[in-house]
Amino acid sequence: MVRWLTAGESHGPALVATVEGLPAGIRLTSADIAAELARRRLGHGRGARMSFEQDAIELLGGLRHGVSLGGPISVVVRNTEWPKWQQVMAPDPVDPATLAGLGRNAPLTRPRPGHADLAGMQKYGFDDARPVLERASARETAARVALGTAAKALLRQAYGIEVISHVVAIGAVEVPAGTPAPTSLDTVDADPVRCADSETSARMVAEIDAAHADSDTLGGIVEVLAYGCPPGLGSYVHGDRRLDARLAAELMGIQAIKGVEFGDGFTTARRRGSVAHDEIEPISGTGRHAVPQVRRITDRAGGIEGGMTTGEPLRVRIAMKPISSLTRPLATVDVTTGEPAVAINQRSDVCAVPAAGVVAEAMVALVLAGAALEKFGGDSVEESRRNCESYLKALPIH
Ligand SMILES: Cc1cc2nc3c(=O)[nH]c(=O)nc-3n(C[C@H](O)[C@H](O)[C@H](O)COP(=O)(O)O)c2cc1C
Ligand SMILES: C=C(O[C@@H]1CC(C(=O)O)=C[C@@H](OP(=O)(O)O)[C@H]1O)C(=O)O
Repeated sequence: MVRWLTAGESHGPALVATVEGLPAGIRLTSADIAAELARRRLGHGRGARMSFEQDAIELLGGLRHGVSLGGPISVVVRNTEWPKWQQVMAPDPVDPATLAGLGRNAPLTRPRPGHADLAGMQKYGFDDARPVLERASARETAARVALGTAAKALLRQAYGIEVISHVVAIGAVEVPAGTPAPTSLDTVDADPVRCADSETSARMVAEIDAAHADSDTLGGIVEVLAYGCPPGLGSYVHGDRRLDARLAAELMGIQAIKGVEFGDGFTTARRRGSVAHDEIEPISGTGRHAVPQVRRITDRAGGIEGGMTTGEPLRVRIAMKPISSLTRPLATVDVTTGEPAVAINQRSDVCAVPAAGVVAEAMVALVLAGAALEKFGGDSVEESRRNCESYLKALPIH
């Protein structure tokens, strides 16, 4: 079983993250994790914090000389903003007189509609939104991306699976239907909004600039693709073992994600059955394992049937709502007076859809790593790779 946990606040000293259940023999370095974290900072529309804060990482356990040992992998991502916050966010008690003189420590009493502020204050009994937003913040996704790097390395090295993402909509600007999906990250990561279609990308950038000029924010849609999945990851035998259910839960767990769609999802619901499914045909000759090969003629299901991978590319989309911290703040209530007020004006991203794609890749990779290890077992990359190879060789139809 692959499981993981993160801890840490947005302006605390650091985020920490641990993943357990990955095998020995994964080649992984601090530089690999730093590269993924740098990708998460990409994207036109990110706020000022992205430009002056670095993700300072240190691997604490689970690796030796760039190879995983089979135990928990643990990583710390230091917040380089910490010196400015060390009293306000100190884990240990601080002299109240010192805190009283700090502007940064002023209670945040005007909760933002759309953020976790108000429900979080009510739930945990705070009269200040600071303790809520510190943990609700998507700063935490840096920790998940760090762990996802290990999962991606396993998927690539043991099974030849590659997980990528690209932005398909920002606000109302969408990639035209029928545009081929990218097969690598080369062009996507070079693009300012991580969009594979350069003409649409230019319009997305203009849309973000227009929202920024209007003191507004934007959401959008990201597509995640996993290439090279063998058939049979996940299962139909129980709802909670269905791979689409597991993926949806982790993708919905990303801050601001409000919808998940597999394959053609909602469009399929409007089709007749005769044009809703992916018909199967044999391919002449034999595949790499000298067994008869089949393929789906279309890609409507997104590579999942019955809660299992079909062997076709996995394709899932996530919908991100617009950022709720606006420089033109929304109406709220001041919780100290009960009077109408405008929401707190936190420094913020205008659009973080490109970054959400990198986070979504990490979550998909962690879920797929768990599903692949359940299917193939193995305490080392090599053992799991062999088991996968032998399963594929023995398939009557592949
Ligand atoms: C990569 C990323 C960056 C985000 N940046 C911001 C931000 O700068 N300001 C903000 O208000 N919300 C931001 N969010 C969204 C909030 O974290 C999120 O809306 C909040 O935690 C409430 O959760 P909910 O939207 O799922 O209800 C970001 C989300 C992601 C995934
Ligand atoms: C720090 C990150 O994202 C933050 C996510 C976030 C939120 O409310 O989710 C709010 C902003 O933080 P702040 O209010 O401190 O500027 C973002 O910058 C990050 O992604 O590393």
